[in-house]
Amino acid sequence: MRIFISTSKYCFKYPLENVTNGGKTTLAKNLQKHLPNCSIISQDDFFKPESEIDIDENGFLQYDVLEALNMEKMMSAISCWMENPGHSAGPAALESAQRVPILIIEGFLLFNYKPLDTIWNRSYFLTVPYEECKRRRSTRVYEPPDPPGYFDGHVWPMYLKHRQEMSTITWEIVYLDGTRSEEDLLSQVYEDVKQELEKQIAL
Ligand SMILES: Nc1ncnc2c1ncn2[C@@H]1O[C@H](COP(=O)(O)OP(=O)(O)OP(=O)(O)O)[C@@H](O)[C@H]1O
Ligand SMILES: NC(=O)c1ccc[n+]([C@@H]2O[C@H](CO)[C@@H](O)[C@H]2O)c1
Repeated sequence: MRIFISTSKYCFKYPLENVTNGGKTTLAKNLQKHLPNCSIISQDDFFKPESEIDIDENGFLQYDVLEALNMEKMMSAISCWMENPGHSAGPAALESAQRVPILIIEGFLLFNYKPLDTIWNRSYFLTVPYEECKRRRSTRVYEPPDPPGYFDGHVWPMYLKHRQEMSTITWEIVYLDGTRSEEDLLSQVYEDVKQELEKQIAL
């Protein structure tokens, strides 16, 4: 997850990322309930249609790679928000930290996409161990649904590859333990965002 707090002076953007089923959508929505002028852009809304997804030699659709996503379209959505951040924030609203527009970008492949590198206030990465991730994934139904062997044959290996690529990142990422309760995760990130907001407002 990445969070971006916005407008020319007060710009707050927060990316939130994790392994699949780490709980980023849940956390982003919980945060939105507590941040009065907060928008969310979800990377999952930018998957290409199935007909454009590559298939590997095992017959697995290659969904867990950047090429499966229309990232240009996602960048346009981010630019659009930045040009007109939040919906109700006029100049007076910016005097109150409560009304500062905030953008959360949540996705499973954000940190190795170069055009997104520079624009964030805070970056978060939710981690969940293999067994728990596999268990949570087995309770979900995607469209198309995961075929047998998909988690071990595609999803997890792609996640490990992505984590490997992240080892070259130089900016700070806050790692969050995705096995903690929803409430614990919310309160940790909410406090962090509040502090960042206060810092920015004081500048
Ligand atoms: N803190 C938590 N503890 C236990 N289960 C959780 C927690 N947060 C989310 N979940 C559960 O894990 C599953 C995935 O949650 P969520 O959709 O938020 O994850 P995601 O990372 O956005 O998944 P996706 O890979 O589909 O993008 C859901 O069934 C959700 O109820
Ligand atoms: N949203 C989709 O079109 C789609 C289709 C098939 C699989 N997925 C999965 O979504 C996860 C990210 O949230 C990835 O692990 C994809 O495998 C999404």
